[in-house]
Amino acid sequence: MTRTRTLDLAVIAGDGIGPEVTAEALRVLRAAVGDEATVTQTDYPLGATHYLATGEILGDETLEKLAQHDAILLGAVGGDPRDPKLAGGIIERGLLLKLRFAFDHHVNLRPTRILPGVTSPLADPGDVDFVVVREGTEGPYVGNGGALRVGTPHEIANETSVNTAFGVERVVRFAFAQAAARRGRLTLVHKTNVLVHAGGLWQRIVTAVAAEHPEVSVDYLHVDAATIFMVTDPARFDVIVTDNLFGDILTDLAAAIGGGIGLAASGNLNPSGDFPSMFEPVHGSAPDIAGQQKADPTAAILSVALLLEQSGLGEAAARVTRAVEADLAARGATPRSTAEIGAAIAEAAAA
Ligand SMILES: NC(=O)c1ccc[n+]([C@@H]2O[C@H](COP(=O)([O-])OP(=O)(O)OC[C@H]3O[C@@H](n4cnc5c(N)ncnc54)[C@H](O)[C@@H]3O)[C@@H](O)[C@H]2O)c1
Ligand SMILES: CC(C)[C@H](C(=O)O)[C@@H](O)C(=O)O
Ligand SMILES: [Mg+2]
Repeated sequence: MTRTRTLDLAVIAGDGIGPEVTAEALRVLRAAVGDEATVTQTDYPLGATHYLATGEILGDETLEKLAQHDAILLGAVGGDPRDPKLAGGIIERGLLLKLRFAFDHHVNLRPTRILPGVTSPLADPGDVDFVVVREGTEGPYVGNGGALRVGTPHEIANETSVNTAFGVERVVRFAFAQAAARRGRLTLVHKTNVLVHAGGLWQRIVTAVAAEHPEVSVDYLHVDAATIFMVTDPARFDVIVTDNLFGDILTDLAAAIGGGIGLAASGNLNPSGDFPSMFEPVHGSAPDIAGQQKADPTAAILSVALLLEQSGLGEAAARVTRAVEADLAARGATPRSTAEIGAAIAEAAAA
């Protein structure tokens, strides 16, 4: 077959288990793409380890280089939270969030399914298949705040959530389009009974956009109640749209009910294509199991499926998903190393 297209990847393997799971994700990606595209890869050695060794977090020059790629695959970044040199979320804010903000990743897409063979902590979860559309560039994540009288008994710490009509409307429109293409159900999750300014804006925009989508039924849940239903009746959800912080918390819960954080994938999307989208497992660098080949690479591999889908390589994406499903269905009690899982899935995904 002729290679009709190219896929130029930036890879940030990062810290902890990041390099271990990313190696397997790339192995699967290359196997699944086969001759359908020429894959090129540039590795960017960014993260806590790189920062401690060089002092670089993410310079403008590196950001400009990253912007030239078709897509970014990220493993995980972040070091030991007890290390004073990494205090203040210097890597999380200065690298991960900087990438999401600079590349306008306003849609953070996080799907959950309970696949056959996977043990959910829920006894009878039903047919669970939903996506969380988490806003990615606003909310309490913007770093809008400050502290007074730090370290005194009179300290005041502010962290102000920013919600713009522009930012909310574009992510809500994306979520409605997702719902229309799926089972036609959208749930707004917020806390409109307390966060009245932000909540009011989200609610009004959802109501306005709903008028353009009579085929989508709209529901609302306060975030605290949403955590109840995610455990007692997760099959009720199709598309959840929510703000940056609620989405962060809900998607770790979603990962847990979906069989574990080692299975949860995500895409930080720039739907306009002005900048590369970035794909990463929902999990972090897991310092507790790093370097031991104990990490499950499935979340990183499913993130590759999202990357391929969003890059127009839908058949390769489907091969990855099918290979993961087959691997999960066949998983026994015998533990396998990160590389063993990757190799098995790569073999099954080969084009
Ligand atoms: N996208 C990212 O890069 C990202 C996301 C979350 C956290 N972090 C950072 O990672 C570091 C550790 O954070 P944390 O401990 O809160 O969360 P974590 O997701 O790294 O780990 C939480 C728990 O899940 C387990 N776990 C995570 N991934 C796993 C996998 N693939 N297979 C098996 N078990 C897995 C870990 O061993 C740990 O017990 C921090 O520095 C944090 O800021 C980075
Ligand atoms: C590491 C952190 C900044 C990040 C977030 O809060 O978005 C992570 O928890 C995630 O879910 O991707
Ligand atoms: Mg998180």
